[in-house]
Amino acid sequence: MISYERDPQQTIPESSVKIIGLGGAGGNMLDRAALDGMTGAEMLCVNTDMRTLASSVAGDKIQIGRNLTKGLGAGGDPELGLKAAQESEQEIRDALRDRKMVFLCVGLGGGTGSGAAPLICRIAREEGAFVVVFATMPFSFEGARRRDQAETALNELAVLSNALVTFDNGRMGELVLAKQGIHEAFAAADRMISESIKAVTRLVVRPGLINVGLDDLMTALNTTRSRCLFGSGIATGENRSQAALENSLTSPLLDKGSLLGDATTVLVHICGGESLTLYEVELLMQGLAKHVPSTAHILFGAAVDPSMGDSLSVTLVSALPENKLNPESQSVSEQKCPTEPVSQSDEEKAVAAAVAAASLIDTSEDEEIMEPSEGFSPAEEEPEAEVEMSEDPFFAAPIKPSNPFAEADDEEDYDEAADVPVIGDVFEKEEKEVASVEPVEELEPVSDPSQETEEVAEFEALDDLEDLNGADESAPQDEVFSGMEPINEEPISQMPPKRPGKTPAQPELELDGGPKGKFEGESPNFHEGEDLDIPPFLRKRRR
Ligand SMILES: Nc1nc2c(ncn2[C@@H]2O[C@H](COP(=O)(O)OP(=O)(O)OP(=O)(O)O)[C@@H](O)[C@H]2O)c(=O)[nH]1
Repeated sequence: MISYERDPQQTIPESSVKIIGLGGAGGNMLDRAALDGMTGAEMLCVNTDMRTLASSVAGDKIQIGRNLTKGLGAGGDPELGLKAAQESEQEIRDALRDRKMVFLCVGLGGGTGSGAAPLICRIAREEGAFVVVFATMPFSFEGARRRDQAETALNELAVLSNALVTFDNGRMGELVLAKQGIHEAFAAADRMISESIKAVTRLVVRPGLINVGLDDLMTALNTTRSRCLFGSGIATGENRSQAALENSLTSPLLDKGSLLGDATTVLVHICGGESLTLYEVELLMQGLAKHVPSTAHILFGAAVDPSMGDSLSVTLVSALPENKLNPESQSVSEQKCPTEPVSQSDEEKAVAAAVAAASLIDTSEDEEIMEPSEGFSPAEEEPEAEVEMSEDPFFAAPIKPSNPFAEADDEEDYDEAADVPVIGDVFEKEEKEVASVEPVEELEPVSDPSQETEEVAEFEALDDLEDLNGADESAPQDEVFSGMEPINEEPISQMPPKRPGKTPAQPELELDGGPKGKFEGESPNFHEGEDLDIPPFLRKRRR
């Protein structure tokens, strides 16, 4: 039996949340969040580079190390980045005073971000904020120096922050088309990070029917030696609750939800417009039950927000102890996946019928954890429901070793949700329209590693990545990276699994009406002695 807590929690006022974009990459992430309509938090851009700072849309800006770098960047040197932050420490402290929650967005590997992030994190903690760091790690082809600098900073942040959410750049390739350039990959990462910041802010800021508080978030994120799992999805239309759940799970960055199979605590937050129904919440929770252990501690929150309109969003936050992490699970081609997709129509029908019968379902039979399946193909998991978007983030990182999971002693029975018959205005609105939808972006790998190595020299030549700092999605792509194509352009995740042994013979295509199919009886169409109306495979066989 899955059970979850419904105790009201303390949320925090909007003015207490600050989002910091640090360095060139952090500034771009922040701009993306602002352009995506991020509300509920103040935005602060921090950089050594005056030119980049000037172009930021953030309301507050701090130029660090004015005397030291004279308005230029830190040139890829973290020591310079640190000294710049030290020079401007008082200004940073003043900007973070009395903030309850700080999100620090940074791209690690360069000078400003890697050098200044640990100090800014420490200042925010000293000022009493709960600090969540969203950090990207450099691409492998950016070279060992940047990787080392990033890892040093990451280790410091793991100790200093409350929660550290890292974005594996290697996985960014799965978010953009093979022929797209590096700017597209960064833009895709920025969109995902923006999406996750919005979702977490929504969790703790927006008052809900069933609130999720900072303490819940900490419980979900903080555990000894663990990695943070994060997913969010949004959908509209008839099956929006299942589709939103699938969106949050089916992202390649969430390993198809398989990593949730070992989670001990999962925070779930559902948000919808006034038409959000208990029925939808019920369906979504039942779908989720297939991906988490029956013993998992589910922290549940729900909010009705009229601005959501017909959309329903779900946010999943969890932490997975490192000893449960299989390094192989980081490899897209060897993911563990549920054998049964959430969207399986029989399952949906069964659940819908049961809910329609107005009896709350004991989910115990549905709680088995899906076994990993080597033969899984994401194509099979494509939701039948029309969905609005699929930018679902997954992040993984070590978390500061504190606050072990809370015990689930005071859990309430899931079935008690039956006491709350309606969320919003439920059954009157059952004549649901299939809302207009946007197509799901096609995911393809960005590059082939062997080709990436050929790009290294050219990428290094960019050194301080000045071009990237000013990355504009509409700008022409950098020639250097536009040639990064995999040998096989088929998405890795859609490739059939390799299986040992002989491939079974393929049945022969039958043509109606004889070897020429529908052209049978027509006057022959000869070219160099061959009748082109006969399919090539038959022509070859005849030779
Ligand atoms: N997500 C994202 N990552 C980026 C972007 N630009 C660069 N990066 C990554 O972030 C790392 C650090 O780059 P920047 O943020 O430009 O560097 P910086 O911290 O400002 O440091 P300096 O340029 O040396 O002052 C790079 O090595 C890239 O891996 C971007 O626009 N978005």
